[in-house]
Order: sequence, then structure tokens, then C-alpha cells
Amino acid sequence: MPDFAHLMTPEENAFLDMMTRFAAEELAPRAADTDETGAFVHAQLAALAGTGMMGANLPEAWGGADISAHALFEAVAAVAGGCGSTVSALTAHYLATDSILIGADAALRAHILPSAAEGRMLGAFALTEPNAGSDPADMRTRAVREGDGWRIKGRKCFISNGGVADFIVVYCVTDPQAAHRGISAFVVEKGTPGLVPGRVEQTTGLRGGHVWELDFDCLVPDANRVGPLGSGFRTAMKVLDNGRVEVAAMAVGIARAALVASVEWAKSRIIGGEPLGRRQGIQWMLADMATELNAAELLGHEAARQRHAGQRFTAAASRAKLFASEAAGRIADTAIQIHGGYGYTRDFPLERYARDLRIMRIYEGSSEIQRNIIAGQLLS
Ligand SMILES: CC(C)(COP(=O)(O)OP(=O)(O)OC[C@H]1O[C@@H](n2cnc3c(N)ncnc32)[C@H](O)[C@@H]1OP(=O)(O)O)[C@@H](O)C(=O)NCCC(=O)NCCSC(=O)CCS(=O)O
Repeated sequence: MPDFAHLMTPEENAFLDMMTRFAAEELAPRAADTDETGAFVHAQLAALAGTGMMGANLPEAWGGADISAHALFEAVAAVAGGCGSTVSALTAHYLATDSILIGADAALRAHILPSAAEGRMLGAFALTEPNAGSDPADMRTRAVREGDGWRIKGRKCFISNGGVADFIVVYCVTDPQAAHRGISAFVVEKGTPGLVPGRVEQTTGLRGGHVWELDFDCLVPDANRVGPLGSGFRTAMKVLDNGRVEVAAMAVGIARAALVASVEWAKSRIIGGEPLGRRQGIQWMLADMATELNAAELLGHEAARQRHAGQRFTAAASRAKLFASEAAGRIADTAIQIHGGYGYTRDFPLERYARDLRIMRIYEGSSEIQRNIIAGQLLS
């Protein structure tokens, strides 16, 4: 299979080797049980903290691993290959820390980022609302001046890590007349009176990476404002540019695991006295899986290249997420087909891969939103 080691430094490749081993030894053996019990991935995140992965998206100055966008892509893919629930909780944490890195002043960065990078604080990113999903500019959660601080009132939904997070970056309307330019972000810390986690959604996949509804009627100090008033929408969109490359990486990581399992099965499963892989129908399935996977990897690394170069990479991120999430869904489905009835059972990880992947065509902007963004750039 293609090797992307040439895109990274020797130190980054050593980090990736370590993450790949960690995912195989620490995450993969617990993934089926996590899926079965639906227990939140607390233990996996605590173990990840020891690898430096909780701060892999951050620069050294804020306690991060300071790795390139290519290395981050491969590291996220490695974690995904071990456990989808863990990688989803991890990348939701990145959405929160990226919000602060991109939007906040030095004091708020210093308050949150070093602890978050070490995994001593877990973050959540609260943008979506019951009536504002694909169009976050239509949000209703309000932040209104009260004394020296801000009163935040409203409801967010589908918030990964929301009920267990130590800090939540909440996007709110501060000027209802200004549309997207009237949105600002605030940090709400765990234990703030009036922060009320609602139910954990019962999801199809990523059963150990919970998403919560959150109700807010909280007073937060002005020091918790993430950057200038009105800058929240742009910050959220920049954060989602990063996040979409990470979703592409997650999809690639799970698709790689599905392909590896399918190749092993094709070699070892004996049908009619010969390995299944001798049959041309199976060979063509494997060839299509490998080709689609490679295309997804290349689109992901192209978005990573643009991100690393510091240029705007919105459309590249959308292409990477769109293609990788859809291709990985097809790859996991074909993997089930190759495994036949076994692929449909919980004795094998294929059906879990397919369930874990399904949300990747929806969250952080559905496939249809990614197409709008790509077309918007073409027509601008
Ligand atoms: C589809 C959208 C991109 C469309 O947004 P709008 O049409 O409302 O906004 P625009 O007119 O395009 O832009 C307004 C404004 O923002 C600036 N902008 C937009 N995108 C970017 C960007 N990528 N980088 C920097 N700046 C950006 C643009 O230049 C304009 O600036 P001016 O104000 O004019 O100066 C958007 O609605 C969208 O992305 N929708 C999808 C939302 C989404 O992905 N939600 C997912 C939430 S999080 C989640 O799913 C997981 C959470 S978790 O697991 O807990």
C-alpha cells in the first residue's frame, strides 16, 4: 500500500510508528467492547494523553506536539484504525482547542491550551442547535452583557464530549442584527452553574464517543470571550476547515483497517479448496477498495499540504472530507460483502466500521454542504 513517510520528518515518522503500535495494542483490543457497552472512552483518552496526541494539533508554544499537517493526518488515521469512538472524541477535543488557538487572546490560550494539550482538560465544540445545523448562522443561543460578564442562554445539540468536557467553546449570538457577523464564542467551564447536560443520544455508531444535548443559562466572565465580538462565525468556519481534514483522516484510518481485514480474509478463507482471493470477483472488489482508498489519502494529503502552507484550504478540506467519507462507506460495505455472513456479525469488526463511518458523511458539514462549498469556490 502507498507510503506517505516521505512527507514527514524522521521524528514525525517515529511518532507515527508509536501511534500505530499504540492503536493496535491499546485501542483496537477494546473497540468491540466499547461499541457493545456504549461506555464513554474515558480510559482510552487518558491513555492517549500519555502519547502527546491530545495536543497533536497545537504548536509547541502552547504545549502541543508541533507536528506538520501531514503527520497530524496520519496520526489521526492511526488512532481511527484502532477505535472510531476514541478518534471521534479526540477530534472533537481538537475542534475546541483549535477554536481557542485560532480565535482567543493570549490569556485565554494560556488558561486552557497547555492543560488541554496534556489531556488534563477535555474540550467540546458547541455550534449546532436543534434548528441550526447546516446553517449555523441561524443559531438562537444568546450571550447578553450582565455586569462584568456574559449571560449565555440557549440549547446546543449533537455535542461530542459535551456532558463530560472540562471546557466547552459555545458559539452564541451577541448582535442579532448583524447575522453571521453578530456571532461570538465563549468558554463555559465544567461546573459553571446553569450548564445542564441533557440526554446522551443513542447513535448508530461511535457508541463510545457520546454526543449530548446541552442547555445553558450561565454567567461567564468577559475573560472567557474567545476573541473580538462578532468574530465567532469566521473562527468556527476556520476550525471546521481543520476538522474536515481530520474527518477525512478518520475515514481513511477506518477504511485502511477494512481493507487490511479483507485482504487477510481473501488470503486465508478457503472456498472450494482454494483461497477466496483467487476469484476474480473478489480481486476486483479489493482493487476498487485500494484505488478509492488511495484517492482519499491523496486528497487528504493535498488538503494537509495546503493547510501546512498557511494558505486558505477550505475547498481542499471539503473535497477531502466529501470523498474520503463517501469512499470509506463504500469500502466498509464491500468489506462486509467479501466476508459474507461473517461480515454481518459482531464477531468481526466490519459492521462496526460501517456504522462508525456513517456519521462522517453528516457531521462537520454533510456531503451536500461540502458540495456547496466546492461549487461555491468554482463559481466565485
Ligand atoms: C455552508 C457554509 C460554509 C455557508 O455559510 P454562509 O453562506 O452562511 O457563509 P459565507 O457567506 O460563505 O461566509 C460568511 C463569512 O464567513 C467567512 N468564511 C466562511 N467560510 C470561511 C472559512 N472557511 N474560513 C474563513 N472565513 C470563512 C466568509 O469569508 C464571510 O466573511 P465576511 O463576513 O463576508 O467577511 C456554512 O454554513 C457551513 O459550513 N455549514 C455547515 C456547518 C457545519 O459544518 N456544522 C457542523 C458543526 S460541528 C459538528 O458537526 C461536529 C461537532 S462534534 O462532533 O461535537
